Amino acid sequence: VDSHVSNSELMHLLNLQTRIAERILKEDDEDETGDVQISLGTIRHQRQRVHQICKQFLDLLGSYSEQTNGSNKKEQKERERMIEESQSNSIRTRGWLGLFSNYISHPLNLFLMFSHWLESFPVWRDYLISSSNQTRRDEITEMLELFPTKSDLDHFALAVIRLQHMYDLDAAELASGRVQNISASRPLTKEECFFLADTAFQSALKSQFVDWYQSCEALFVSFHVEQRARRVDFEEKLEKIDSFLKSFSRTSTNLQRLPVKIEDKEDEEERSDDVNGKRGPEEREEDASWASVLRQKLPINIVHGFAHHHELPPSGDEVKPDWTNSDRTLKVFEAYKKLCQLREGLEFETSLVPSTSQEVCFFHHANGENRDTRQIRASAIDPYKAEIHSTDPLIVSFHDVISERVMRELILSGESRLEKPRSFSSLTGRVQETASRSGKVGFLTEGHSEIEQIAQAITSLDIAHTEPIQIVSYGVGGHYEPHVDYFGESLVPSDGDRLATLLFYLNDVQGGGSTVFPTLGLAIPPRKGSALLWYNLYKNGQGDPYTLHSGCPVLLGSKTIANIWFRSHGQEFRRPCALDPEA
Ligand SMILES: O=C(O)CCC(=O)C(=O)O
Ligand SMILES: [Fe+2]
Repeated sequence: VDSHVSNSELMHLLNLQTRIAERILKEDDEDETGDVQISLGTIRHQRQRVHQICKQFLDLLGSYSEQTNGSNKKEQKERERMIEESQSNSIRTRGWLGLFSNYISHPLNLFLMFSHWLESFPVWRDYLISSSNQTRRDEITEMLELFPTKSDLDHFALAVIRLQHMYDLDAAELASGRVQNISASRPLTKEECFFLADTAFQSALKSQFVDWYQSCEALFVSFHVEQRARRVDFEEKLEKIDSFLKSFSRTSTNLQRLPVKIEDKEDEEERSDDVNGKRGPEEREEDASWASVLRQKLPINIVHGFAHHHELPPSGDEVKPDWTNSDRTLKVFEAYKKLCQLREGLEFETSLVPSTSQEVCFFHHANGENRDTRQIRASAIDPYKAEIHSTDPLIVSFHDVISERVMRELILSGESRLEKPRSFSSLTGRVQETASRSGKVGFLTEGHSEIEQIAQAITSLDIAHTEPIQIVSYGVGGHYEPHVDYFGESLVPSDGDRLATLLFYLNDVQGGGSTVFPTLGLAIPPRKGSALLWYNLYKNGQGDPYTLHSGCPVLLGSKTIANIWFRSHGQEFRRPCALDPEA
């Protein structure tokens, strides 16, 4: 069987394996400095997958070397040498502590890594399967299940496009492998470049699409046939985007239904040819469900509205901005984007910001003056450094409130429970996965007494009336689009609505990842050990739509937070808290 494996083919396999191994960390990589950022959920998940793949690869190679006994001596020796070298490489690379987490903190690397795999592996897969016996074939088939698929690649490509869109990144810069002057493992190939152009196309992101195409063209050394074909393709797609955008703005009164996958919708083109734009009631009906179906599979919900579709206060409210319904979501999205960019040092001027936001720092003594001394001793970090961002609604940061050890414990206990997030969709009336957020979430059903104590101390609210602590872990590109945390009148559960949100930042994020309040013009950069508190409800218990907020996409690194939601029932005598000037 093995005489079919030529040395050069084996070499290729070994190279591939070595490259995979290079991406691998040893299993338990929590270092002594207490920085557990590198072992966060999504990251760990990817790494474990890579690790498993690599291990199986090594086993496979080992058995190849056994099987070659008896074949040509010289060839046999050469193979053994290569396998040995590859294994020692892999052991060495496993020792490169932090390498893998560092590697995937760059938004381009995962895309590049998966792209490489998808390109190189099929040749080997077919070969291995055709040249093996049944047992080996079963093993290989099992192994193949772990291997990256096209949807992995789509996922990471989309993350790149989302970042490009949100942070106005330059495609040429990205094509050279750089984000904020930090280089990925290599520049993009021409094919990868066009892949990203197509991803932008499918999300109807016209300017990103054009930007990519022009950058991709620069990768052709000279004008030749392929380039000409690409040009034609580009122009056709550009036309599709244009006609789609035109038909879209004609058929929709607001922009909530913007981007779609263009390619899948042949009939969409027919519709756009309907110059008169006349529609019977039936067609409208169809149009609406068509839009809702597309919204489900929408990769980037550019302006798709809020998680619960709450209306902002009616116009005429003099303190608050006065937006007409039709461009409200667009404006919110623009503010969201600009606020996210603040952290990256980009200039920001907005007329959306009401003058209520202010920043004041002071020391906040937990539980006012009435605390008893035992409690003070129990809490070494009292008084807390507080920073008021807004008084209406009340939004406050508390700095350095949580210790390294507690952060580590929270991250570790969250890790094993992380799942894809699901939110309530007012479109379907169900709790479901959604494109409006990415990352992973997990609930700590057994609680954590230390963080609960801290939470109670800084909020003066009753920790007995909270939801289980929620851990959220975002990798690069991970985000949460504008939404409100409260359920709202029609959906209030029996234990009351979400009175207050307390959000702990469990690690420092290299780039992006701010928590922003688009209608307040407020951006809070993530800061390890800090907590952000805000009240979601007016004093009459109704939801305050100005608490609309989002988690900006992580540009570099990763972001893990812990959320505690205080329910309104049981807090009757505790709110307003000591920070409220009207208390
Ligand atoms: O990630 C963030 O900064 C915000 C998270 C958030 O809003 C939520 O989990 O409800
Ligand atoms: Fe939220």
